[in-house]
Amino acid sequence: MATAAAISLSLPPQIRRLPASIAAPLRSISSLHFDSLRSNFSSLRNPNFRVSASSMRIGTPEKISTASFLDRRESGFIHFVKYHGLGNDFILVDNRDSKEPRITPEQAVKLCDRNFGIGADGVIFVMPGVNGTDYTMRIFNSDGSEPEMCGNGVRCFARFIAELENLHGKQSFTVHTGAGLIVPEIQEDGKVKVDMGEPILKASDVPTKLPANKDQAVVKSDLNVDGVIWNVTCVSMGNPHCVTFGNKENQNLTVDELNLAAIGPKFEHHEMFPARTNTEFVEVFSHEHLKMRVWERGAGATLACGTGACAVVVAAVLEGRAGRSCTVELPGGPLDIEWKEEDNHVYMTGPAEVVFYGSVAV
Ligand SMILES: N[C@@H](CCC[C@H](N)C(=O)O)C(=O)O
Repeated sequence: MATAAAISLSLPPQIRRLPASIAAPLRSISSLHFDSLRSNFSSLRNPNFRVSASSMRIGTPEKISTASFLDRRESGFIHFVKYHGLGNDFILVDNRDSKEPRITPEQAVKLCDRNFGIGADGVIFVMPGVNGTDYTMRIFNSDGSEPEMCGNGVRCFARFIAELENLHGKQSFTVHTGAGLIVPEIQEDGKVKVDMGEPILKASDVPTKLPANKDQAVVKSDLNVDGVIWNVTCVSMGNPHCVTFGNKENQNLTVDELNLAAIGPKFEHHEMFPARTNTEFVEVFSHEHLKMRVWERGAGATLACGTGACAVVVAAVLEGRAGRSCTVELPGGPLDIEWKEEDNHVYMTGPAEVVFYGSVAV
């Protein structure tokens, strides 16, 4: 990986014209090489090009050359596209030519760094499919660990595929993940609906060491975190989630009041979660409307978590707090989640947007 001193940085004119508050942090991204962007930004045709999760648009590109940008294969460089799903942001890497990720977990940590790298919650690789699936998705968290699945990430993955390949009108494909088969479908409005499969509730499979109290599941159980007794329901969407609506002192959370940075890590590393855990803190507005904040395993506080939103609706149904179809409000925006009775699958619908294109020296 190139060091900060060895990097050249050239921002596209659109970014140079941005207000100082936005342009300055972008200029300080020291490990990027933006030479290709200078020539390519003006010719990108992606109508969703944005510099942040905000609605500010900084260019409506004209002639397309996205594909040629992504096709470039100079040695020593990896070309990437940064996407976000409700502010949960990822570096997407075209890895279709190899079964091994093109960057290591250690490199991923550096690339995800928000001061000395590109800045992201994770790095996602588009890889060849296995067992008859169209593609394989692998992901490294910003701490370099490898989770089984990522809900917001798989929506970004779907939009990235649509940029990389001529899908000939096909809007849905099969993706092999550590959580099994996942099926995203790009809708006409650009949002992505994902069949996230069945939730896993058996305690030992989540995994949690908390004793099962409802069938084989852990539902509204006591979890002692530094002397505070939280009521938790444990759900795996391929990756582990601990969902809480309150504790003994405060049965109904007001999630904006939580000091997430202080309590999140205590859940993540709690001895009851042998594979660590993602934790969702939830406020119930109605049977169809929930609000959550998340502390992610390996990434900390993020603006959204797709698998987390799915786990929240499953937990809310199990605890009798909500119906099977809910809007889940996250700091980065809303997700529509449905846990279908017919097939026991969870369906998630939400956006995925390009943030910027770049190249990085490795
Ligand atoms: N943000 C993701 C989840 C990413 C993986 C998670 N940090 C883990 O380690 O399980 C999502 O949208 O689902």
